[in-house]
Amino acid sequence: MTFSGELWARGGAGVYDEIVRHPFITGLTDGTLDHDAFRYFIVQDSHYLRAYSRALSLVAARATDEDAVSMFALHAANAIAVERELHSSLLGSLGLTTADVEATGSKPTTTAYMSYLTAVCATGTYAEAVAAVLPCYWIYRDVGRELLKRSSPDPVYREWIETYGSDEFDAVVESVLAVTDALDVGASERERCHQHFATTCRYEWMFWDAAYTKLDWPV
Ligand SMILES: Cc1ncc(CO)c(N)n1
Repeated sequence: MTFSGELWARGGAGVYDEIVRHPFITGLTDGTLDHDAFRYFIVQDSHYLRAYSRALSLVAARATDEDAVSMFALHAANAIAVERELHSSLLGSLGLTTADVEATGSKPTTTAYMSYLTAVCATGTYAEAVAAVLPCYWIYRDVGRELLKRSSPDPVYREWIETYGSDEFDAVVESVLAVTDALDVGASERERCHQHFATTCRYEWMFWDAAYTKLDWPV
């Protein structure tokens, strides 16, 4: 089995099944998700993408071949571009501005997920860093494609779905999977990769759940 296949089988598949049946995800296509939950999500995702971009820059810096350096550096730049383009368009449709993003700040799950990604990418090995960022790509691609099949009555949700369900995003994810499968990973490092992959998959579920329940700081 490929390394990515192993990671998915142990830490991804079970969580992914929970994600596609989560009411936030099913609500995007059956019209039951209220815009407030989606506003929460987009605002938090704006914070998330800034940290994600920096995490990808760290992965780029430690990549061992120049194609991978160039790929992760490009994805780091694209994460900022998505935050500026997709998000400003979605924020506008939802009646929000970037000032609202700043005023809201980052909520507990966003903060925890960003901190975890940053820590692994800063202090783990190159393979550990790749394993930690991989679910962000992979889960969004699979969710995007699944939702594209189901379609949505809401034009705001459709815009989001079309971005992640697109062939362009699929090509991005396939290139990261190829890099993952070419990694030379030692035995103990492999276990740590499994842990990081499983943890960030869980954070992906928690990120949607936090938007659905509008989780806030308790004090
Ligand atoms: C939380 C989260 N994970 C992954 C992606 C995909 O880039 C995103 N935009 N947000």
